[in-house]
Amino acid sequence: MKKILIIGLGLIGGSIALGIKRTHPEHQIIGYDKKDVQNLAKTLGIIDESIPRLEQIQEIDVIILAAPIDVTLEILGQLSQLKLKKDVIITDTGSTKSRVMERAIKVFHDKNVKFIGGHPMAGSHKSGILASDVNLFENAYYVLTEENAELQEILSGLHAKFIILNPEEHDKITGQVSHFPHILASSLVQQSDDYSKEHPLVKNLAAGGFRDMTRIAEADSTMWTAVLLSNPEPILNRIKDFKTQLDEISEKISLKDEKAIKSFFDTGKKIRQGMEIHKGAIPNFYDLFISVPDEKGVILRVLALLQDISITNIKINEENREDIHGQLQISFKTEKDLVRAREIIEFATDFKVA
Ligand SMILES: NC(=O)C1=CN([C@@H]2O[C@H](COP(=O)(O)OP(=O)(O)OC[C@H]3O[C@@H](n4cnc5c(N)ncnc54)[C@H](O)[C@@H]3O)[C@@H](O)[C@H]2O)C=CC1
Ligand SMILES: O=C(O)C(=O)Cc1ccc(O)cc1
Repeated sequence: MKKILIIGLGLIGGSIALGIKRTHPEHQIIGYDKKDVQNLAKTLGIIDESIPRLEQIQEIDVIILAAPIDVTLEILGQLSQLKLKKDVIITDTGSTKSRVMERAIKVFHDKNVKFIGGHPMAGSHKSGILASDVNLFENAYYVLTEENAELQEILSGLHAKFIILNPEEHDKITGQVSHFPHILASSLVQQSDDYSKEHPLVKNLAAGGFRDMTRIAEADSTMWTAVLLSNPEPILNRIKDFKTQLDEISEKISLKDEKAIKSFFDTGKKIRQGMEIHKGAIPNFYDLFISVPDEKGVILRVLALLQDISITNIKINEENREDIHGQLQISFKTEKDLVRAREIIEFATDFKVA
């Protein structure tokens, strides 16, 4: 039995706790967060115990930091002042790694601490303990700054794929494919909002493409502020590069260069189709969108048709125009389930699916 302390019991801390317990029910999970969050986590059975303050942790074998990056940086300093168990393993989950590693090396250099930077490459725009999910990291990459058999075994119940990366490379990559997209998503909704003042129908006509591009604009602002402030160089570099990309496509449009515009879209399509996200490496987003008529019992009918398939989430996307069908968004764990569900709905109904 190991004693594992999780600091920050939100989406990531809660999901990691559930994942550890799945394979290692013998480990004791101790949580530290605000009092009400700790109480909720305990009531939900996500943690076994909590501690009122960050002290008397000399019995703890593994400490997992799952708080926003700025808080993580501060807590590393606090931990270094405390009496810790000899050879304690400390890891974090922050979305950026260079600043965290610099701080950890600085504060623990003369201590018997094994610090391993970590970043599970899955999550959601949702936050907080209530959003935790034992399957959140299923098949997702989990970046570690170095191999550590003990830590990887403790986290084996997350069913993630560990990958070793140095902090600088990690921050450049995630700057491109995670941090920068969050900036784009938020910019896009704000640009649309400004434009809707002149053109009020903008918000009504936003369709699936807009929704897919902007889901992450709903992510937590505290967390993302800390992410951007801890990875400024790579992100500013990506913004600069993107401005050039926009200038290039602007030029093609101005020149009415049909061939170049078509090639622009063909290239993007081909690249995306070759990416792992397209092959189903990223969990949680096997979504089927079904246009259903506004009729009594229609949702139950769809669910009855899909009763043999494991559904992870159901959302009813309300439409505000009476003449249009509502959209049922059903999420599946695997691409196979999604394909089967689509076949069943298409065979048994005349509802449009996408
Ligand atoms: N949200 C996501 O999709 C992902 C987030 N991450 C990283 O994981 C970390 C946690 O993110 P989430 O779980 O999404 O955030 P969250 O907002 O769901 O949870 C953070 C928790 O930390 C707690 N907290 C804040 N200050 C604290 C303090 N001084 N002491 C103890 N607890 C404190 C908050 O009360 C909250 O419960 C962040 O560093 C983030 O960059 C990593 C992968 C995915
Ligand atoms: O919501 C999404 O799709 C995400 O992109 C989740 C996410 C957020 C932050 C990370 O550091 C890693 C993954």
